[in-house]
Amino acid sequence: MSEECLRLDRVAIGELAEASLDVEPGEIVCLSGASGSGKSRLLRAVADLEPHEGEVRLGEQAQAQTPGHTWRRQVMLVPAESHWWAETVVEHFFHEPEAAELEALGLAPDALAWQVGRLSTGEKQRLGLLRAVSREPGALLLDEPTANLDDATSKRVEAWLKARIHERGWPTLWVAHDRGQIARVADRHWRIANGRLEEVDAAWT
Ligand SMILES: Nc1ncnc2c1ncn2[C@@H]1O[C@H](COP(=O)(O)OP(=O)(O)OP(=O)(O)O)[C@@H](O)[C@H]1O
Repeated sequence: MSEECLRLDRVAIGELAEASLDVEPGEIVCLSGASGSGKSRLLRAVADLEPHEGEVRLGEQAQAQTPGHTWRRQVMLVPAESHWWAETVVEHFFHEPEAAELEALGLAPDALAWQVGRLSTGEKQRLGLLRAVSREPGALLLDEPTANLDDATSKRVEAWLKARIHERGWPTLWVAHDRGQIARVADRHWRIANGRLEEVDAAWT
């Protein structure tokens, strides 16, 4: 169970100016904004994948004082398109997930034994989420985690993610476009508009 807060202090990258935001343990903060407004870049900055101004902390740990690979092991980015390097799915897992987890995500019970080459885009996305979660990070950065999924599967994945995040206490930044999804999963909602990060009133959703 994580008890650490993810803090962004005046993070600036590209057109986005001084974004400050605290995400509490187990809290889901949805990030929205027009295409090209800088949502993915902000997540990449928080994951220390792009140089930026300002500071990011996970609890007492400062991004600037932590080697990139150690930081990213803790502050886990799940991009919309996951990267696969070995031949079979199972080779990418540090801890093998239980069958119930595959079922909860609508995946076949033998999906771990599959060749990566046969995976559909939506299967890759769900297995990419499962892989990230099974590494027990300290915080999650989700970039449109249901972008490639049909409505019913999206709702399944949302429910699974929400339950894991609340249970494990991961502070989570979740990029989403869909109002319905934001209303279902977000504890708070922020958006990027005109190069600024601002909180959206709960009445918006
Ligand atoms: N490494 C980079 N250097 C310079 N500009 C970049 C870099 N990466 C992305 N950009 C630009 O920064 C802007 C924001 O990109 P970003 O991918 O963060 O958008 P987004 O809000 O996630 O959009 P979408 O909803 O379409 O995914 C875009 O105009 C993009 O072309």
